[in-house]
Amino acid sequence: MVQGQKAGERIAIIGSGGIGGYLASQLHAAGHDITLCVRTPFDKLVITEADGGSETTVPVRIATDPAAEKPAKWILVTTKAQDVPSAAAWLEKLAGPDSVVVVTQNGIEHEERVRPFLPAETQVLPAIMICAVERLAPGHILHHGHAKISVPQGPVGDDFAELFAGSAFEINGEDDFRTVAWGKLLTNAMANPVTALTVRRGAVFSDSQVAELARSIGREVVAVAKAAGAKLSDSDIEGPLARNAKSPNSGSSMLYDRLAGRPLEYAFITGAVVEAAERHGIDVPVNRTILALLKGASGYSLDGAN
Ligand SMILES: NC(=O)C1=CN([C@@H]2O[C@H](COP(=O)(O)OP(=O)(O)OC[C@H]3O[C@@H](n4cnc5c(N)ncnc54)[C@H](OP(=O)(O)O)[C@@H]3O)[C@@H](O)[C@H]2O)C=CC1
Ligand SMILES: CC(C)(CO)C(=O)C(=O)O
Repeated sequence: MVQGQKAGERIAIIGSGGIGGYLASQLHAAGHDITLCVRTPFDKLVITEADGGSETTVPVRIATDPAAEKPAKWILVTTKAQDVPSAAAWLEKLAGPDSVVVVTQNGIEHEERVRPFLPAETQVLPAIMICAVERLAPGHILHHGHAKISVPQGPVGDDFAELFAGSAFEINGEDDFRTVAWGKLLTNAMANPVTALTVRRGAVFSDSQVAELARSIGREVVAVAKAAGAKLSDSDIEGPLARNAKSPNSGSSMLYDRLAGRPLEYAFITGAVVEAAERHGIDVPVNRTILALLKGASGYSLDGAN
């Protein structure tokens, strides 16, 4: 095991799905002491690599009772964005004045989601994940590919990057984090709803009409992103579309929730675009339509009984 300069840090990860489980495995590989704060308990954390099929069991501590926890230096919030309020009891016990809370979720406005649950002195670091992972069962994560994280440039981001020395993750400190976050939202606003609503993986983007619908979504997101100060243009739409089509077996976090009948993260993906569009006086009819469909589908199983 190669250890980073900061090996041995105590890190608490709230949420043990695709992102939480994979981050736990890589931070463990970097030599840290990991506590996974879970909602649904399980016996062991197992990571399967889609490329090659290797399977690794990761020895992490699994915590189920917030009341039993002490403050941690690093706290990674890896729940779906709408589940942050339900994690308040974890944040209350884990976050102290010296803690850094890293919000590793999709969307924008990461700090606003956690700030109401934290002491004023606690620092918050937003993190954009380029990492495709799927929770197959509690504690069993399939890594489809990619391991990159973008954070705002600065000393806290540098400290965070050091944690990952010796892991598979590449951490980038961004001087224009707003553009990076909107760029990821552009990807998500196209990929997540289309896969969740069609109940298909990346292969669905090889259909030219589906790809054209995704472009219509994307053009609206770019218009809103520009009004919000992000440096995106319509030329940024084709890259993510092509990557989706080239990963026919990789889905999206929203598709996996749809398959399992769980609530969808629509308010923080398409909803975030529609809200920002309203603030800037931009009409986004395609995204408004998609938002209504996602709301209707959210939390319903596919067995036709509801
Ligand atoms: N999957 C992916 O490829 C990517 C996902 N993202 C983003 O990362 C975030 C996480 O996504 P993902 O990992 O896929 O989501 P998952 O649904 O796989 O995992 C979320 C986890 O959070 C847990 N959780 C929810 N509420 C609580 C709580 N109160 N206390 C403790 N645990 C809780 C869930 O528990 P339970 O097991 O009980 O459901 C689940 O294990 C999202 O914002 C997503 O958009 C970003 C890039 C890629
Ligand atoms: C990019 C993508 C679609 C896969 O990593 C993602 O961010 C998600 O599944 O939410």
